[in-house]
Amino acid sequence: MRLLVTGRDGQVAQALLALSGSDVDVVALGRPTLDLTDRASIERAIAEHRPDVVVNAAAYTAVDKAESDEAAAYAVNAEGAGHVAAAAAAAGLPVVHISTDYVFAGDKAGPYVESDPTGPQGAYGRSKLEGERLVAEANPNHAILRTAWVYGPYGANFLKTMLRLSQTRDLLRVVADQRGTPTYAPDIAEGIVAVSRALESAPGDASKRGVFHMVSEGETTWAGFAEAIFSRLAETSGKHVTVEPITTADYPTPAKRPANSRLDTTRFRQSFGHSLPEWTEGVSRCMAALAANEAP
Ligand SMILES: NC(=O)C1=CN([C@@H]2O[C@H](COP(=O)(O)OP(=O)(O)OC[C@H]3O[C@@H](n4cnc5c(N)ncnc54)[C@H](O)[C@@H]3O)[C@@H](O)[C@H]2O)C=CC1
Repeated sequence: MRLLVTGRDGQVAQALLALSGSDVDVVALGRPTLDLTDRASIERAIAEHRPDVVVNAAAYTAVDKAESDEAAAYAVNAEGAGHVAAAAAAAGLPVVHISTDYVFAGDKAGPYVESDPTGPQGAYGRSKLEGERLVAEANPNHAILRTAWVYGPYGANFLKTMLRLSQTRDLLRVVADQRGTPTYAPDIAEGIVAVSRALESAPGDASKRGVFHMVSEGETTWAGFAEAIFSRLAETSGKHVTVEPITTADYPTPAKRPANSRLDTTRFRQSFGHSLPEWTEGVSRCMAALAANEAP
């Protein structure tokens, strides 16, 4: 099976590339070769590489910047996602599209299921929600995977920021009133491969089409995530960092974040017979990979 993946240098795209081998062949392309805002560039890439499934892992992911740059976020996350889905549909191919917990308002008491009403709190979430709509409209043969709190050995993310700050600080103040699930990019990549196989092998199976919540198992807060990182750091390096829990109000950002980002993964697990490991396992594996210098 060959996957054509957009957004080559992203966390998820890099994790997919790392899986490329004998049973899955991953071609990842980024700008300028493949630009989401240029549908012809996507069509050319499909014609050249002849994938079995197209995976849209590219996105405008600067959540705060999107507040003052909504048109750019919309061009990539909404219209661009629609172009990827339409180009795949024109070639008769399924599309796997990655979306986000930020499509929700975050005011539900429990974990969100796929059919819960959306209510994005900011420009990024609005652009991603519109992307979901345009993908579904352009290509009925789609799986939209909403994930959350992505981190991994590649690219910039919360875990790497915490490790960087730990080099100069013994105490860090971290938000403790947003709940969600840190999700390890290599686990997302495995999930995408499982979904891609299912789309390829079960054409027309409606139970494997539509929107799915795909995050690691378990839940925590950003402060809990930081504590897990620092407890492993203490084990391996002896360095101790204290996490001081703060509230969202103590740490103002241009974009409002959902207080509850928890996603119920039942539909994903039942439809694909696949689940992502506990979030704490990903933290250990990521830190081991970084320590072994497996990634930049
Ligand atoms: N990072 C996170 O915490 C979360 C990410 N997601 C979603 O997961 C997916 C993957 O995210 P990450 O790998 O973390 O993102 P990332 O920011 O690491 O990578 C995104 C890639 O898309 C590329 N890109 C941006 N505009 C483009 C365009 N016009 N054409 C082609 N490529 C373009 C960027 O250059 C970058 O390489 C995205 O759909 C994102 O919205 C969902 C929930 C949380």
